[in-house]
Amino acid sequence: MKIAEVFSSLQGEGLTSGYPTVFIRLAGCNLACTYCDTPASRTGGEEFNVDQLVDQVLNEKPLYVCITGGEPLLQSDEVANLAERLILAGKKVSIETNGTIPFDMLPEEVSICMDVKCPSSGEKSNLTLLSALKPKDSVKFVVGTDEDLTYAQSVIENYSIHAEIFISPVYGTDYQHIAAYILKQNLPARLQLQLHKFIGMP
Ligand SMILES: C[S@@+](CC[C@H](N)C(=O)[O-])C[C@H]1O[C@@H](n2cnc3c(N)ncnc32)[C@H](O)[C@@H]1O
Ligand SMILES: Nc1nc2[nH]cc(C(=O)O)c2c(=O)[nH]1
Ligand code: SF4
Ligand SMILES: [Mg+2]
Repeated sequence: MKIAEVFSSLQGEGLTSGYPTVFIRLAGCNLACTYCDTPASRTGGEEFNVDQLVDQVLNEKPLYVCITGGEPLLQSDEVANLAERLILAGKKVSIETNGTIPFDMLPEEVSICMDVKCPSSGEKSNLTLLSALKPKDSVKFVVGTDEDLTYAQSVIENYSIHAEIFISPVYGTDYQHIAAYILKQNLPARLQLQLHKFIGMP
């Protein structure tokens, strides 16, 4: 597998935000979001096999493991195998994916966080994948503009989503403006900020 980095930090996003977590950041991405905060991981990477990665993760203490990238599902067969091995070892596994690749090959126990790319990203997710999400999963709209907010609201209103919904401002944008929109529109969504960036952790 092409790996960009493996590191432990506090989970900065989503359902397990704040918990100590081991991150496996896979290299390679099929998109080029305007705001991407890990452009270096979109290419390159070092080759590791699943056994090596499992050993490395089991050497770390955190119960939670977050498989991310780059776009991890570009290596979906290996990711499914890796996740299965980590679950069998007692880890709680989540995955961050950009909503362009089906995730039905993943073990049932994996908590999927599917991004829905909004207009300012310059990219688009496959909204038909939303129907495959379950209550253990989550959807994340990363928003930076009013157009992104109205797009997120239209997707929320027009698609049946059975997962937790997060609205996550692009880092450094007007958090109060976005918070006020969520409140005014009474969206069935949770505002999240990238916690790790505020405490200076990776
Ligand atoms: C780097 S991506 C990797 C996983 C996958 N490629 C995706 O986009 O969901 C991890 C998460 O960080 C978010 N993200 C990237 N850059 C960001 C930024 N500048 N501000 C806020 N969130 C950002 C992405 O939207 C995604 O939810
Ligand atoms: N601390 C921390 N939490 C995260 N949650 C999702 C991340 C990601 O880049 O996918 C991330 C990250 O890069 N760092
Ligand atoms: S899909 Fe994720 S990793 Fe790829 S460019 Fe967008 S934010 Fe970055
Ligand atoms: Mg990150």
